[in-house]
Amino acid sequence: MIEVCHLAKRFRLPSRGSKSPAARDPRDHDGWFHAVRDVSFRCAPGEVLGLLGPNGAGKTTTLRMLSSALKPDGGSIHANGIDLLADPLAARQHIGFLSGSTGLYGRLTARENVEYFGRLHGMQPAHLKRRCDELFDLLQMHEFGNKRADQLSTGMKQKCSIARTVVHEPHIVILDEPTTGLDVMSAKILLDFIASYKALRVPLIFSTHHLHEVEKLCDRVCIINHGKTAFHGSMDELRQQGGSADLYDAFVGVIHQGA
Ligand SMILES: Nc1ncnc2c1ncn2[C@@H]1O[C@H](COP(=O)(O)OP(=O)(O)OP(=O)(O)O)[C@@H](O)[C@H]1O
Repeated sequence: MIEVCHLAKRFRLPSRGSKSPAARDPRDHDGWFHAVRDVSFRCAPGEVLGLLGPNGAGKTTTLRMLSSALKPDGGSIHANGIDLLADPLAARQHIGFLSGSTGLYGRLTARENVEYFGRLHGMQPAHLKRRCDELFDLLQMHEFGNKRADQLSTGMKQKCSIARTVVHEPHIVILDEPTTGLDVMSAKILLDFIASYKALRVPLIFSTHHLHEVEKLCDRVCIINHGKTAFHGSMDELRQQGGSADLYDAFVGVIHQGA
């Protein structure tokens, strides 16, 4: 179980004139930009949680705090009873985090990249080989396993980054826009891969702009708007609060309620 309560993060703004367009954002105060103001949600074992919100809402900033890449200014994050803000090392061990940037080593092959990250997590050679074989099967990566990362297509790089993220069998998986750049077939492989985490009873959180992915996979949804949780609950509750059985209309309804 991962529980996020009242998370907050602000960034120092460069000084600028009062006519700047960014000054109109309600999160802009006294030289600080409050990117995340009050975000709370939870994801239990066996659940997939979808993190939604308009561009700039604060999804990536929130996920970067969960992965310990960014230090929050307020709030708490607990994973399986561990206070991840007090113990960022535990966060790195427990959480597999896919960020927007691939972070692959161009001169290593796809397989070598995944193995390298497994070794960084202290995996023993036989275990690592089994795990890599399993991931290359699940994500259908064998075809390009021996290609250098700098020669991979966008979608191949994305699959490689995902394999790298989960090679050490993390207790919690967090994926920031995982289907970006994937073709229909590759996206299907990835969505099936995400769904498989329910059976493993590993909480999985992913951000996306694709509502059909949310409809297909998610047990729970968190919608962030202007850095605050605008909705957190089940798909049925979202339809109820958004005032429509159609997920797109319900999403728009929730965003308008908070505007
Ligand atoms: N280091 C930073 N310094 C200043 N502002 C930042 C910084 N990082 C993010 N922001 C701002 O915080 C807000 C939230 O950004 P974030 O990347 O979390 O949004 P998002 O919901 O992931 O958006 P998208 O859907 O477009 O990916 C944006 O207005 C962004 O410009």
